[in-house]
Amino acid sequence: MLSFSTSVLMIPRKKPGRLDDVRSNGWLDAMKSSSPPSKKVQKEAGVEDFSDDAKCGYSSWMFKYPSALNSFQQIVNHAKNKKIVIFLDYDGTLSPIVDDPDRAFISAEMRSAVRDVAKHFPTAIISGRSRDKVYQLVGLTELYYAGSHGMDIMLPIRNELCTNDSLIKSTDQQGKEVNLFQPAREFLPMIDEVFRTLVNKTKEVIGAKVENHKFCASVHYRNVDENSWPILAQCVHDVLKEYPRLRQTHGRKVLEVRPVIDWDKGKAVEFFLESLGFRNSHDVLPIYIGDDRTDEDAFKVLRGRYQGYGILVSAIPKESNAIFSLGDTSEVKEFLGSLAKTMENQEM
Ligand SMILES: O=P(O)(O)OC[C@H]1O[C@H](O[C@H]2O[C@H](CO)[C@@H](O)[C@H](O)[C@H]2O)[C@H](O)[C@@H](O)[C@@H]1O
Repeated sequence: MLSFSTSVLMIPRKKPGRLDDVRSNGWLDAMKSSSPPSKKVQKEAGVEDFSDDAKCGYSSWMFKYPSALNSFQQIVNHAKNKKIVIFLDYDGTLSPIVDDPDRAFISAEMRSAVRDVAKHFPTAIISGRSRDKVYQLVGLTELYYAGSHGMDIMLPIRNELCTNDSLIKSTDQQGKEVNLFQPAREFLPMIDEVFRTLVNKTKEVIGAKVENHKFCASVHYRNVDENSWPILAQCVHDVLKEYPRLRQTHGRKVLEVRPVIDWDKGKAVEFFLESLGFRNSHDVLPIYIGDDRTDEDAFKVLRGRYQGYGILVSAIPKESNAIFSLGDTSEVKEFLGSLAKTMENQEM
């Protein structure tokens, strides 16, 4: 039986009031550093002509987080006699970062690489988007899906899980009976309300976009002029003052608004592993691939279990709890393709 419970996070609140709140509380600095350029953008801008110091920094970073492609054989050797479970983030991992979140499509080749890997290993997508949206984008019925940063998990019905009262029976897109685990369910009306308030309060900020992800909401500033970032951040900050049970975290050029519960992508990974029967198993090798700050929670969990590998997708050096790295989504595709091919060869 699953043994998961959620608790409320204790987050110290600053006194409300001053207009320069977002400058003093570090939001603006976090916003500025929130999304490194992709390899392609760096190349176009000529940033790849690194200085000797930068080159040296990059090589020492690669030494700390070696390429999962170069370390592929080591990963495969370690996986011998173990059950691999694959966890994948969506944006920046399966689809490249683009200006319009509604146009972040997965390529046919990437979809087929994910499909191939899922033929051999249980594979779950854990996204900040709503579960319905990420399912619609990925479009593969054979995967497990968790939306809203892991706060909305869909699982097939298994008898041993049915006794848990935190699971809700529902049906999937094909009408099959499934279980849902939604630790932030009570926040549904609140997120809906805050979403509408955020849309209204940010409507004057050109380029701002608010998304409703059911158990969390996102305020995008990728297309907002940098001079207007303080105004946008202040809008979000002011709205959140009215919602002490919601908190704000940073993603790639996006402010994420979510419930103050102790649940994140790391907890979702543990939940999936337990649901799949690997609670205390030494024979499981979870591999989590992600690019964002929210994925760090999952990398931390794998490090803490001394089990499996976190793989950070990044073209530039950044500190991480991951073990390995991949440069961009095309390297993710190559890695998944190699895993599937290795399994096919072994099965022949
Ligand atoms: O956990 P993820 O699946 O990585 O989702 C995180 C956020 O991804 C999306 O935003 C990011 O990708 C957009 C499309 O490339 C980009 O325009 C945006 O700047 C990025 O932050 C999604 O729209 C967010 O709601 C997710 O929270």
